[in-house]
Amino acid sequence: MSTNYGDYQLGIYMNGARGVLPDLPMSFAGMEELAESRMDPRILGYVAGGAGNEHTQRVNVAAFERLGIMPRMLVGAAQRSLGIDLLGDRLPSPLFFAPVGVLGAVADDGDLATAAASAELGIPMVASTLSSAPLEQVRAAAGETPGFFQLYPPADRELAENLVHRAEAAGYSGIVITLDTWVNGWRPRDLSAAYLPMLSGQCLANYLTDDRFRKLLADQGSPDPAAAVMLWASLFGNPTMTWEDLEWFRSMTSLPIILKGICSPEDTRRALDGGMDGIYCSNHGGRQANGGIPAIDCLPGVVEAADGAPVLFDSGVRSGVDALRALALGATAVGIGRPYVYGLAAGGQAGITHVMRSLLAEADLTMAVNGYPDLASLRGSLHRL
Ligand SMILES: Cc1cc2nc3c(=O)[nH]c(=O)nc-3n(C[C@H](O)[C@H](O)[C@H](O)COP(=O)(O)O)c2cc1C
Ligand SMILES: O=C(O)C(=O)c1ccccc1
Repeated sequence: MSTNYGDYQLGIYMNGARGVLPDLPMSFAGMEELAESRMDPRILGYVAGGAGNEHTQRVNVAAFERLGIMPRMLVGAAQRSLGIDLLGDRLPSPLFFAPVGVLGAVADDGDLATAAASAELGIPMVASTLSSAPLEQVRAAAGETPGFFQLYPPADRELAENLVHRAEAAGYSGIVITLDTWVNGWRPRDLSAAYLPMLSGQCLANYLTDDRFRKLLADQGSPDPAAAVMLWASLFGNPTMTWEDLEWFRSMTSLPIILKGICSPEDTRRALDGGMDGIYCSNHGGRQANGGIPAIDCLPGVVEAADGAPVLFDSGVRSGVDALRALALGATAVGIGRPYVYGLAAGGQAGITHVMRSLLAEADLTMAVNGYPDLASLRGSLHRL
């Protein structure tokens, strides 16, 4: 694929000149609406919903609108580079697929469709622990594009270590450990539907294919699907984890480790002092705790405390301009969450690639208009409105 991402725009206009209109929406709102019409209501509630009255989720998005990019003229930004270096990999763009645990419930083979889009676009996927295809298959479907494995560290250490070692053997470039979901947040939409996909046995492929999990299941004496779900529920959360466990994380793998769910400068320093390789600034899209701080407002403090270490960011990115705003604040790479899930629901793999290409085209064209030839030049370009 060309990395002149803005060319996606020209292709659409050229099609229009032949009377062919885009078959998928061109805006986040349009894609969300189409996805809503095509999704099972319970899955939709799970994907779209968040914690409490979803205030944090809304301000995550709204906070971006307070950040304006200063236009600079006559810079000669005829060619733009959106490429980045991330933990040893050179990537053509600064976007990545944030880990999403219900892709297989959104569409058949949703995890594999996302991995195939990752292969097609060269955009890394952070593969969730909670997938419908085992992590080895997800990795294989992503082809040459590097990717990360997201770990929800289970309470059973041997199971956690197995998952990490499987990810190493499968060829992932690093491990993202999510820290903000050792308990499920208070989610009124899911509670009203009394629905959590994993409790219906969905997205547990990594557990069901794991020797340690299978042994624990067999030891219980009744290895039926209901027992597997109960065992998963008993192991999923790891409430006793503390900063002391960074040593254990570090001992599990020589792959880079990135901690997801960090919002404060103090936690950033502590993670890096404890030998972690990167920080993933995120509030889980407002799904876990309401009454929070817009994630984008936490980013500058995290970037400063990271002192040059890679900082991944997600939560509320809805456009290519939002991605530029996060990059201008110092993010190394920007995670896309709900927008690609809606692309998957609306149009499968083609829906995902359309969403990602649209985001990249908007980012590229906005850099062209505003006179920023590369991502480094964006630093310091923001004005608070
Ligand atoms: C349906 C859904 C499932 C998710 N599952 C996971 C997961 O398995 N692991 C994880 O670390 N984060 C998970 N997340 C959080 C995302 O990685 C990301 O932080 C969030 O979607 C960012 O917010 P945004 O989509 O509003 O931009 C999930 C998010 C959604 C919407
Ligand atoms: O829905 C989520 O965002 C998520 O990551 C999760 C994972 C396990 C249990 C509950 C929520």
